Amino acid sequence: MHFTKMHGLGNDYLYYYGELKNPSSISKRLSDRHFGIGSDGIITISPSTAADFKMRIFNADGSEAMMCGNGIRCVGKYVFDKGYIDQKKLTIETLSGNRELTLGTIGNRVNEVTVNMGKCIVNKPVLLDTSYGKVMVTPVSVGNPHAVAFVESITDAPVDTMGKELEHHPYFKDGVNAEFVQVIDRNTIKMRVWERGSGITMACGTGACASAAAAVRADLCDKEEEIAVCLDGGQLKIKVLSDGTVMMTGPAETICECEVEEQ
Ligand SMILES: N[C@H](CCC[C@H](N)C(=O)O)C(=O)O
Repeated sequence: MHFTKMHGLGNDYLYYYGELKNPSSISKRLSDRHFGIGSDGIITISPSTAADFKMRIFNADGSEAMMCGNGIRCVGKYVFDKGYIDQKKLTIETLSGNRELTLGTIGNRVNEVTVNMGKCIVNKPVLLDTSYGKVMVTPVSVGNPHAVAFVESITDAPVDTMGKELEHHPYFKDGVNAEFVQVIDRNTIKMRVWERGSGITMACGTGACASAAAAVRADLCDKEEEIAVCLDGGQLKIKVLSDGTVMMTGPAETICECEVEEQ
């Protein structure tokens, strides 16, 4: 089986063109950073009758997610760089609906992608009982579920322990991606993430959109203005429009091609 390893700000996935018979078990096996290739999961790309291409994303634990922001930027790069398309505007079918991409290139290679991530649904903040006491989070849907917690200091946030606890909190019946956000100013936030099914990752595109949308709803950041979301792996540019639509711009990089033994 042939995979292409790519990443968006260090959020790395293995990309496969076609449908896999058992994507969940393959994702679990290959994501292992010692007994596999090592990644945050796998993403499959295939033809679509509803869009230019279709993508599916599987976390490192094998669970399937509805959407992946860093991943969809790499899908745009994959299909353009490998010559499946030559236009720079395309749509990708996901379990959360179709998403529109605009590709930025250097020469004949994609280096940056802007994605219309659709409307983020920002719910009222909730106070959750945790082993740390009561924790206020803002539930946000970006097609996949997020819990955004605003903190004084991102460096002190217990992302590994509290993130894991929030992922499995009974309030979130399907689990949740947990973001810890420190607001720097009205156009800059810092965010670290514990991802459902993958643990701490270097970046999370949907999580960055959820964090910016929650900050705008809390009147901590400005809508219709570019918000720099600073992550462990680098920076994403997010814009939250007045109608709730969220635009995301960020890099996409190819690391290597991999041939994998079938099991
Ligand atoms: N890393 C991805 C999010 C994966 C979401 C997945 N962990 C889930 O179960 O929803 C991103 O860049 O948006």
